[in-house]
Amino acid sequence: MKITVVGTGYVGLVSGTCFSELGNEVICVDKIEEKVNMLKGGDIPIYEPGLKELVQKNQAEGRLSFTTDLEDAVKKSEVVIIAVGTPSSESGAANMSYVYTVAEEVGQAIGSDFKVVVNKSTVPIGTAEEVKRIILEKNNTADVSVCSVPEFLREGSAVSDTFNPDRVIIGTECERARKTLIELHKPLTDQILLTDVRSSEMIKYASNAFLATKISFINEIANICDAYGADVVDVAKGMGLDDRIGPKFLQAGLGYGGSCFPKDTKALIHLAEEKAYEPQLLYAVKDINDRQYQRVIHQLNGIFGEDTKGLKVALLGLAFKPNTDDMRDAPSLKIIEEVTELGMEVVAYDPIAIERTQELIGDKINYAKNVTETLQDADVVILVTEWDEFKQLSPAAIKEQVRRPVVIDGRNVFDPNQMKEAGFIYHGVGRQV
Ligand SMILES: NC(=O)C1=CN([C@@H]2O[C@H](COP(=O)(O)OP(=O)(O)OC[C@H]3O[C@@H](n4cnc5c(N)ncnc54)[C@H](O)[C@@H]3O)[C@@H](O)[C@H]2O)C=CC1
Ligand SMILES: O=C(O)[C@H]1O[C@H](OP(=O)(O)OP(=O)(O)OC[C@H]2O[C@@H](n3ccc(=O)[nH]c3=O)[C@H](O)[C@@H]2O)[C@H](O)[C@@H](O)[C@@H]1O
Repeated sequence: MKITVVGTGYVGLVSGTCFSELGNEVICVDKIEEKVNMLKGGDIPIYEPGLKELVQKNQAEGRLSFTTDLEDAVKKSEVVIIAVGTPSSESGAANMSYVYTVAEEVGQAIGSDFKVVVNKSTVPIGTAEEVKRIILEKNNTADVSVCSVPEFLREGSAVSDTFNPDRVIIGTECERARKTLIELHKPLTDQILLTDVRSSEMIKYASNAFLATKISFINEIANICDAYGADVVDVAKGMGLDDRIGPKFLQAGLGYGGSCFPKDTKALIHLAEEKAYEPQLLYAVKDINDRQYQRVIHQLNGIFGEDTKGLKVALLGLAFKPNTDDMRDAPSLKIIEEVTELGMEVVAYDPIAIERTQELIGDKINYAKNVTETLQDADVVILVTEWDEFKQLSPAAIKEQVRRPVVIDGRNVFDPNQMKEAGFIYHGVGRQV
């Protein structure tokens, strides 16, 4: 099959490469020339395990190419996949300008042969209809079906998620398009749900909002555990043994970050409010998340009193989660903002996200080259991202470097008892020492 993928972010690049690996001819389009040149040269603009090798292999085998020329790519393709960003606008609604610009450009290029246009970006309910309207406004002879096939990959495991999806959702009202999209996705899974376009668009928002709800739920339970001397890790384990609940997404921490949960919960809230419905559960999910990082500040105040000025903070981890260099809505940024405002000095380390952080906040903090350098003479260690490298640290190794044995473990990585035995003041999230 001949496919154009518009947008070479996580979703466009990973899904385009995956469809190419399955034997399709894929042209990936991006408007940023620098990005396209980088990709043509076999380099990738994001950190994603396994992706670079796959891009290079498919390029070498001649099925995967990169261009800025959307018109030419669309003309050559039967399927056009839209995978551009839908970031939050100030109101919380999804900013649809990138998707609609692509719709206009596709409309100008589409000609009269039948084409399937697929929304893979996470978009408000009703978007496929609007994209079709825009395309037809540009070319009223276009023979086009606009469908919804939402993406469920996670950063850091995007390649394996794409090759082994739990399910593929195909939202379409057109039989011809349905056949084409089933054929395209069949090699990936038997678990294909066929539905109408609006339900498909909603499935994506509902799935992300549900996962965000699980996280805010366990964070709320952790905060109550703190007050009553229960241990949230055991609580989550005990809950997860019930098949109906399941063990996943019950890790208490500093709240969800990243490019999707924060923006998608806000967008769903906005969609509900637009129809005069007040989504009380989603308000609470967002509210708990907005506040969760502040527990670090309360713990600092609890340990050091109001006298935090000049304290040296060793910050372990910057990325919003391990195995990515993505800093979008990372809890580390909010923590840095507050602790520097309180006059503390921050030395931070992350295995791969330092460059991205520097682009965002420059020299507001100091950056270390490794863990040992980060810990040196620290008054307090704050663990923000649960990289494997940090999990392997022993209390003795930390104690050797720091000035004061104080650890605030924002991801419950360390064993509280070991920490206590080693003489640390230790605070996890909903954990008892
Ligand atoms: N990042 C993730 O893990 C996931 C993202 N999604 C959704 O997928 C969508 C894309 O997300 P990301 O890949 O993270 O986006 P991104 O923002 O990283 O990349 C989007 C790309 O589209 C390009 N672009 C924008 N307008 C264009 C145009 N007119 N022509 C050509 N290229 C254009 C940009 O230059 C950029 O390279 C969003 O709606 C997101 O919510 C869904 C599942 C997972
Ligand atoms: O729509 C999207 O973009 C994607 O959003 C998430 O993927 P991602 O943001 O890459 O990362 P997750 O692994 O889901 O983690 C999100 C955030 O939740 C936090 N989290 C996750 C799980 C948990 O138990 N506790 C917890 O605090 C992580 O630390 C991270 O900050 C979803 O998992 C994907 O299915 C979805 O496709």
